[in-house]
Amino acid sequence: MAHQSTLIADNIEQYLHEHENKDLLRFITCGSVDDGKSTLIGRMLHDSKMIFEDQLAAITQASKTSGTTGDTVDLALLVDGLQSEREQGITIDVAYRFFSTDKRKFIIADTPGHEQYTRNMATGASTASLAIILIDARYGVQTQTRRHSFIADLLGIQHLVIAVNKMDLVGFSEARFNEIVDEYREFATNLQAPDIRFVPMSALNGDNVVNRSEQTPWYFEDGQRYEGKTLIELLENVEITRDQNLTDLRLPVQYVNRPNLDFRGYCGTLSAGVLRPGQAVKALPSGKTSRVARVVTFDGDLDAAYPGQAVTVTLEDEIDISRGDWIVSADAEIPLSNVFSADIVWMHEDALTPGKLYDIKLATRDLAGQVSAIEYQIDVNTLEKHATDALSLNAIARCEVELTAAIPVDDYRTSPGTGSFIVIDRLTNVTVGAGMIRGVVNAREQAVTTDWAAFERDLNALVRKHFPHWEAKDIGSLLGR
Ligand SMILES: Nc1nc2c(ncn2[C@@H]2O[C@H](COP(=O)(O)OP(=O)(O)OP(=O)(O)O)[C@@H](O)[C@H]2O)c(=O)[nH]1
Repeated sequence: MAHQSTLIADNIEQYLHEHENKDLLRFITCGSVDDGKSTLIGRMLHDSKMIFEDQLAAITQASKTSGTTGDTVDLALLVDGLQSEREQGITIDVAYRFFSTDKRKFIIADTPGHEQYTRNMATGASTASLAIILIDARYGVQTQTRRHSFIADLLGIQHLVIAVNKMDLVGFSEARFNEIVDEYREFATNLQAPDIRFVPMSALNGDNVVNRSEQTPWYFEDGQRYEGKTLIELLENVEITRDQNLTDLRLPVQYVNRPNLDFRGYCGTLSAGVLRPGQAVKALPSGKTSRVARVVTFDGDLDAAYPGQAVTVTLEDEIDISRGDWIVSADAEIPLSNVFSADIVWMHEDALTPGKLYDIKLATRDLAGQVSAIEYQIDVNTLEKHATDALSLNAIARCEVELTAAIPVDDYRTSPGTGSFIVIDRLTNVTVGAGMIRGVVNAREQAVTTDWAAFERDLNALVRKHFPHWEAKDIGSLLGR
């Protein structure tokens, strides 16, 4: 690979070490057909020298037969890998691609821009910290621009980079760029994303992608209106560590590890907050409190664990905690409810029907539930709200979700890991939707009543307490099955 680092040849150990310790930015690219998304990704890979020599030779050859760029190498061919896509000329799936610079590692979720691929975009956006929204300088802010921005915002992406592409076709005009920036800023008053940047570029010629362009001196000289950074500089410098919620401890328990009578550990991936030995915690939904004794990992005990880390926690007291429960700070005030409101992206051809029972997977908890009401559907193009009875594929709607048991309810914007869920069809086991919780609705009487006898409840509680590794479900959450 023609990577720029001379360390690869001189000191591979050192190179790998440096590489391992770079931080990682996950981002998504959004653009309409022909805005230049594939060309841009190809350009980033090419100019950051992450292309294998033989790949470059192959696309140079292919550019002559199936490219759209005349004599220059068509970098879009590098990413438009799928045969069917090349035939149709459009991007159809979510492809994840990797590249790195001296400062950072990057994973790009390359998603198709068409409306019928809204679910793909939502999937790609769900793990991204930043979205590049491509705009063709000739056309300015389009319906698709608004749709992509809205979906990125819905998924809680905090950093948006508006890449005004094809500046070569408008003579690198400062006035045209400003016009698009103003237009976008006006629209963005509807968005929650706190950090929005703009960059004028030409993916085809490489202006302001990795290398600074001489064609846009006004962008670099201004200093007031624009930061004057190339796209890669923006990606390298965007501050993402502060995006993490380090305040509200959330450890959804994945598994209770009880190898012998002397050890009872709760395993899970920390979804928010910082976990330390000695910390006062409580289990939810039971509300029972204790203190953290140890934070155990494969590599030894930790003094502190951070979001994304997989840990096993032991507590000073023996309290009943099972898979699906959360360990949170003892003074956290998290509402418990079986009803909440959420934005749902529907991902299946069979429409979502209110009243139908689905399996809901929320953090590590599986339970049954239904959409009890659709408050409104959002037209992803106009952002207007309208009433509907059912949600078809790719629809996005604010819904009221009713579960068969009360659970702690988190807001997606504060804690994405515990404030989101997926909807699973109970017969086919296929994921049919994804939801972001927006708020709690007061608990409601269960529509379905149970016929569990008292001794069955006692037995269930006993089994869950003494044999947590059997992972018996709480029968309270199985109502209606
Ligand atoms: N003049 C000019 N043409 C560009 C630029 N960027 C891309 N193009 C051209 O625009 C056309 C579309 O580019 P692609 O990269 O295939 O567009 P895309 O957005 O990936 O399109 P899909 O894969 O269909 O979604 C191609 O002919 C590119 O060569 C640019 O900065 N300037």
